[in-house]
Amino acid sequence: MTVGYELISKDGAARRGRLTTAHGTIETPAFMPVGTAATVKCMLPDSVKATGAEILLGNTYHLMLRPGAERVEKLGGLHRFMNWSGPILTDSGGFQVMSLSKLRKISEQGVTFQSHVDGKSHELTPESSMKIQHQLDSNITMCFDECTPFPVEKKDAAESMRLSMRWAQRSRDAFVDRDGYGLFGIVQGSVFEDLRHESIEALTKIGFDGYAVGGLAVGEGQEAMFSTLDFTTPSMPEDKPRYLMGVGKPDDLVGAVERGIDMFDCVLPTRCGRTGQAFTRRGTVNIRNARHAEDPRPLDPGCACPCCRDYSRAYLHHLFKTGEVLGLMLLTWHNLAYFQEVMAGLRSAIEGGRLKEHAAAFRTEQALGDI
Ligand SMILES: Nc1ccc2nc(N)nc(O)c2c1
Ligand SMILES: [Zn+2]
Repeated sequence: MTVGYELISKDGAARRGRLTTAHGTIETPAFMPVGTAATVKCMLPDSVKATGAEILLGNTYHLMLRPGAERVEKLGGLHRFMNWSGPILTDSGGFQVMSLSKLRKISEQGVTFQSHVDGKSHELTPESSMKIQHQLDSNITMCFDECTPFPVEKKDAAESMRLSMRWAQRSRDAFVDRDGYGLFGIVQGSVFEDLRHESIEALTKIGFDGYAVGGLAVGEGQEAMFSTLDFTTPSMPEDKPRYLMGVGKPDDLVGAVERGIDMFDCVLPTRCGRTGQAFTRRGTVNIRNARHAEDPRPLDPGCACPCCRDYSRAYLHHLFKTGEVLGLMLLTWHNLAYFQEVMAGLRSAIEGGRLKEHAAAFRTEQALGDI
């Protein structure tokens, strides 16, 4: 069996499941911390594990540029290289090429681009992306696709989606099947219902171990994202995991789980942890704000992470005002722990058939705002 998915229980459109890979299982709904350059920034792997995360995300684009997929392979693969023994999912590179590199050229063959690091030119195709993700020893490989930009004319969205579907077939053909390793297709079609359905049909005909919703979290806003999910997830295979790429804030996670999404990845908890923005059950807190300068209380008294357990807001404020690295570490740890707590709450609410009440209570508490 490649990557196995077990649907344990449902609550409306929401699902409680379990993914099994060669490097361990993942309880879903799940949030994947982003480990772009083979590290979850500011965190030791054991600390990431302590937050409750079971699976990490890596990036083909960054790792092919530095240190190179061949080198990671020679050193035993990404798990060994970064000392993460759990499952790893890697994105296929197309999205990052478009958002990071210079002088990109897209053709039927693939994309050519100049590295944002040293300006050297590179090519990514469905075949080379599959090879790189194999060299990294990724448990879940993502198809090579084009993330359709937003806003977009419908005819351009159709053209972009159809290119991604042809690349999905080539990705499937080039993927090396191994027990405990899987390949996920990526649904495109922007915010257009018929295009999303055409994409799902094309991907299910090819057959994948999971299906991602791509082309969202690209500036469309939460309302358009949720309405797109409303007509997309119900048509996705019920017996395979659904992964919403690049999402999101805590309330995005809750709303998307209510709409049938099982997996997420987002840079927010780690990136905001480094800029002093904390996510808490009562909304966000900017620890650099002067109001925290003498506040002896923890960031979130309801949180059991080391940041909230052992340090005051005043101390965190001091660390950020002085640019001390410990501040970045503590707030990153807290944010990741909070995101995992949101997911654990959703998993148990679905199991208990009380997701509606749980989501309502979540939103009420978020709206209270920090005191
Ligand atoms: N918002 C996002 C984030 C990552 C993505 N990665 C791929 N491969 N495709 C997309 O459409 C993405 C969208
Ligand atoms: Zn905390």
